[in-house]
Amino acid sequence: MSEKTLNPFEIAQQQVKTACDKLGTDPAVYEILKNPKRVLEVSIPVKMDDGSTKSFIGYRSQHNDAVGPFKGGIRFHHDVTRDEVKALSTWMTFKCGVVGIPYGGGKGGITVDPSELSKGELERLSRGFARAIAPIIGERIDIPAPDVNTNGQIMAWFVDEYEKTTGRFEPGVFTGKPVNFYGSLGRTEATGYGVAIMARDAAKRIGLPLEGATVAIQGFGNVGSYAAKYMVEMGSKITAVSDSSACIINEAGLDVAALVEYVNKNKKVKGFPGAAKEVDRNEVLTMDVDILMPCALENQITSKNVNDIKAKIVSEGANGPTTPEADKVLFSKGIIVIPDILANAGGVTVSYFEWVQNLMRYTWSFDEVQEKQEKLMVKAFDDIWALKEEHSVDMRTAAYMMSIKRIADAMKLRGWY
Ligand SMILES: NC(=O)C1=CN([C@@H]2O[C@H](COP(=O)(O)OP(=O)(O)OC[C@H]3O[C@@H](n4cnc5c(N)ncnc54)[C@H](O)[C@@H]3O)[C@@H](O)[C@H]2O)C=CC1
Ligand SMILES: O=C(O)CCC(=O)C(=O)O
Repeated sequence: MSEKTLNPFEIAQQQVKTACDKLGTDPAVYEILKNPKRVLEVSIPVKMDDGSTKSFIGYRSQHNDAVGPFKGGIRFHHDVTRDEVKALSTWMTFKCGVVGIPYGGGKGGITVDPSELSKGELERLSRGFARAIAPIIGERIDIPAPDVNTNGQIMAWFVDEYEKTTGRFEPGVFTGKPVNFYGSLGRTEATGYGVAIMARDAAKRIGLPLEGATVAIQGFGNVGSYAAKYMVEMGSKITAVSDSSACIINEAGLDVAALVEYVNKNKKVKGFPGAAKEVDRNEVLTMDVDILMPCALENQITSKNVNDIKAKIVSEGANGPTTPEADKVLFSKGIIVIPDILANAGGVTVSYFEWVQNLMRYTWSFDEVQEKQEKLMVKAFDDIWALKEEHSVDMRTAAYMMSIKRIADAMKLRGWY
């Protein structure tokens, strides 16, 4: 595949194939894993505020459920395509395998720019999507969650509409819900927290002190903002942050708490008074920093900019931010890439804890949740690091190798091959 096409689904298939080949798995394993088990495409008609009706296209891709119910977020974004959703669902299967939680992979999305909708239109669209996918989801079948441009309020609308449609009380059918509506403490923070602690553990391995280490973060939404907060707590300096509006820089370290407040109010980092300089948003990736955290979208580190990457560690908050070609260059330069399926697995890990609490009709404290998350992720990091050393591969290949083995074992026991 030429990098020019940058089709995320082809990239996901290539990553799975590389690890299957390295492991020498039965060819049936790749045959099963190369495509999602089911992809549902829906058209959602929405009554707009001006009285007109507009239809939106949405998807739910269910990649594999050998280990447990399908699990993964729902994205509202104007660039959502069928292939993007298929790729994201594939990555979810292997992410759940990496941390060893009892789920398979799923993902959903609607092709829409939600910033162009009123709150009422957004609610009607969300409810329409929940009704459209209700026949194929369920607390023990497929459990969606938030992703780009979706949040706890949207999860609450989804649950309400799903329950009305099915007539069942099933709050565990979606995770990432508000804490006062069957959500879990620690879920909002979970993905960014995981991205930070994985960077911490990689820094330890290469002897990089976190105190005073410099960090650049692409994307300042749920994942990027919490990754920034926890890196500051660990003593590092966030010298550059970008979002779709701009990249802001302050060599002395940005005041993250003030930036969060500014973004909550202004919806963008552009114009933040605590910045010393503002540059094009793409420059964030090539900043002279110790740690880079891509926390926005796919295909950001490519053959075009990879030679300009200066960070020693890349902790992937986003799904699919690095292309396979760029991966090879980073590996040859000795840059440690903590792959998405490990670095951002904190979100689905705490979604799993939320689901367990929902099924138990019980709640855990914030500290209990974070301790459990850290324990699972640190173990996965250590296991993957050991595998990478043993096979002289990059961390992504090692992570896929570990995960594919778990999924292949379950498929074998089920008699799927
Ligand atoms: N929210 C979660 O729990 C999880 C999210 N992820 C992944 O993390 C990434 C970010 O997700 P969230 O933070 O939830 O989304 P979000 O919607 O809260 O934030 C996305 C951020 O990326 C920025 N952005 C978009 N295009 C950009 C560009 N071209 N350059 C720079 N910034 C850009 C947006 O302005 C925004 O700041 C996605 O890849 C998502 O799939 C992965 C695991 C879990
Ligand atoms: O919390 C979840 O279930 C899934 C989060 C997600 O979509 C992801 O990890 O990419």
